[in-house]
Amino acid sequence: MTRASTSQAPKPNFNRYSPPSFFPPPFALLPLQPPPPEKLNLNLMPSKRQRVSDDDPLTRAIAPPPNETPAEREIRLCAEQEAKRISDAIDEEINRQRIVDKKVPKAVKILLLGQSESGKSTTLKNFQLMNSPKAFRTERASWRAVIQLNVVQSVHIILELMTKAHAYTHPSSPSSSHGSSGRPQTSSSRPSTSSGTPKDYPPLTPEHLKLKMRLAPLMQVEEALIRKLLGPGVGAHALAGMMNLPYSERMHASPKRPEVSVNSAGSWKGAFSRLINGNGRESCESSDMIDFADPEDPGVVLAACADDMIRLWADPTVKKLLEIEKMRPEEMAGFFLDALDRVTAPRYVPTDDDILRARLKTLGVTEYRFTMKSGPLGSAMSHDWRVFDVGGQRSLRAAWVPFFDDMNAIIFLAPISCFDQVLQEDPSVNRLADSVLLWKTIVSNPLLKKTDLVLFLNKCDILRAKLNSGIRLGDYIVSYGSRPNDFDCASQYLRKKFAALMKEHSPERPFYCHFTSVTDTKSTTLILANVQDMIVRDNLKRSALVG
Ligand SMILES: Nc1nc2c(ncn2[C@@H]2O[C@H](COP(=O)(O)OP(=O)(O)OP(=O)(O)O)[C@@H](O)[C@H]2O)c(=O)[nH]1
Ligand SMILES: [Mg+2]
Repeated sequence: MTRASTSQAPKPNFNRYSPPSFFPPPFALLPLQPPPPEKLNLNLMPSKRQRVSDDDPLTRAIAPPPNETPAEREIRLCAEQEAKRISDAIDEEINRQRIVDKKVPKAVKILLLGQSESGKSTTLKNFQLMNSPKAFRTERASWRAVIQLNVVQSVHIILELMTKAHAYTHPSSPSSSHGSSGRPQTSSSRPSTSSGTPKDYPPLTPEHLKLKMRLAPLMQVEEALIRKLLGPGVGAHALAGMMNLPYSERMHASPKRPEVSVNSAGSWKGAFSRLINGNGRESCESSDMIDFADPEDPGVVLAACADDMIRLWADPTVKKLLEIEKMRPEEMAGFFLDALDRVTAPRYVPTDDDILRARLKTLGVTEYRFTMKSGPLGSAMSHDWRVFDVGGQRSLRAAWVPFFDDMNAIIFLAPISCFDQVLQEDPSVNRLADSVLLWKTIVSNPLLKKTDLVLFLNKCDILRAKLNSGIRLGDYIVSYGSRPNDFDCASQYLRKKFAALMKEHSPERPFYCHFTSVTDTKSTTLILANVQDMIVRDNLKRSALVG
């Protein structure tokens, strides 16, 4: 195209439609400098190139009308100028927005993953406690109800065990045909041994049977709490399923055992506040909202049964039965039997630690948002954070995938204390083996290639206690062999196993790993702050590479 033709033909305004800068517009290929004089075509005859250009339908479409008058030309040029002014203004706005977007970055998103009971919701509670302690504490009334349910269910597990023992030691006794507190048991549900040796069961005394009877009112408390948790729509069948179970199914995590769970998107917390106080004052501390004088408050029955529950938990026969059955309630989720005098006190209000120890299974997805006034490392990009908590049971894991392509980081929780436990949903699968396999799936998932992965080897407090009590890791993990059965050796061994999977399936990624006990808020706060710093640092690095 000659310079003459360039200056005469009105230039189409591509600006408005120019694609983003990483796709250069076609005219960017034109030389920025004028061509050297010897290459200028001063010929009046149109060149071959010009002819091609004139034949071009676009050039023809935007060319001025052949017999344009000077007045028409004036109007046309004015219109073109106006169009260009508008287009430039739009460009300017787009660029301004781009700069603003760069300054106010997207929220940083963290997804919590891991098998059921690995500690995801407990980690979320730590985030809440760190960033919105006031809001966290207004939920105390709701958590009080969950803790009461945890207490009642632990007691029922023991009562069921006593029923089982009594059925063996007194096969013809009428009381042996009933479950704890009058719960009916069919002959077919007559207990079978899972791990114990029933012939060694110590006999129950009449005092034990009286104790059982006195604890019968706890049945109603359990039912009332479950009903309230699950909401008004809970059917009698579902309720019966959660309550009328032989103890072994509760304790040994039978697939038939439906644990009380809530869809986190639901408003169970609100339901409990209303149950307890009914005054709807949402803004004040929920400890103020608990109507301790309400005769319907489950705390009334719990307080009345407190001494008997304490007696039950301290009873040597009960301890012996638990030992024979290899049952360790203290390692169970939602264990409060060591704090009965406190949590059954008439004016009990849960502490932060109690709330972290409370167990309520997650069904749906919980999103927690918070804003940090000054981000880690003084970075502006960390102002808005979102943490997602999902259900970890096998049947719920398919719901994780839609989150994968949009996360900055995943915190994967692997409870390393559970080497001697099986999955609740599939008793043929060892929990530690399930965690290892899940970790392998996550590290090798192509959708997560650019996502930071942080491994929490969790429940270290329980692992330490288990090993100290003489339970041998080598009895469950053959490759551990005869290494020392202490915490340092065991935890390092397991860390290496997880690290090796990362190295094998995603060698380019750094291995971020922490030993955690997420029920310990002090240490967890430090670790989470550290993780947040790491995520911000990695994101800054990435955006520097992209920019
Ligand atoms: N002692 C101890 N208990 C823990 C630890 N982490 C979690 N727990 C307890 O284990 C139970 C289960 O923890 P959750 O956070 O509810 O588990 P989750 O991963 O959310 O489980 P799902 O909702 O079923 O997927 C709760 O009672 C916690 O208090 C830990 O490090 N040490
Ligand atoms: Mg959960």
